[in-house]
Amino acid sequence: MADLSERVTLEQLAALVARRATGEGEASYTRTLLAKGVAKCAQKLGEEAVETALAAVGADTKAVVSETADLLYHLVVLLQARGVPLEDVYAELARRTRQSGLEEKASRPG
Ligand SMILES: N=c1c2ncn([C@@H]3O[C@H](COP(=O)(O)OP(=O)(O)OP(=O)(O)O)[C@@H](O)[C@H]3O)c2ncn1[C@@H]1O[C@H](COP(=O)(O)O)[C@@H](O)[C@H]1O
Repeated sequence: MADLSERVTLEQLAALVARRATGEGEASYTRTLLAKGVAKCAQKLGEEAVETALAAVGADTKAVVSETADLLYHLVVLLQARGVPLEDVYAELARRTRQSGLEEKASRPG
């Protein structure tokens, strides 16, 4: 089990990504990726999602953890690129907890 005393929450990661987006100075992978635009960030998210899915059906549990960390990071970067606050996603998740998954699915358009 990991040491949770040094855990990084998605909120902390989003705040760090936001700082990197506006910051100057030292080299930053985050800033370089954001500078390439939403489409590049979306492409990276898609790649990491596929890599996570492939890891999940493999035998290496550490790879699942590592790929999931990559996926969450790139999701946070994409939200930053699109200007969507993490809080809006949390609010949507909270709204959905008030109904069953089947009810939520039925309420979707299309
Ligand atoms: N969590 C992450 C994180 N996860 C993955 N990555 C990077 O995401 C990249 C994705 O892996 P790939 O194999 O696709 O990399 P690549 O081929 O070099 O990527 P591209 O050239 O295609 O963009 C790697 O370079 C990883 O280092 C991350 N980069 C940054 N963070 C966090 O963001 C913080 C700020 O990082 P900087 O912006 O670099 O200061 C860090 O302290 C971390 O907390």
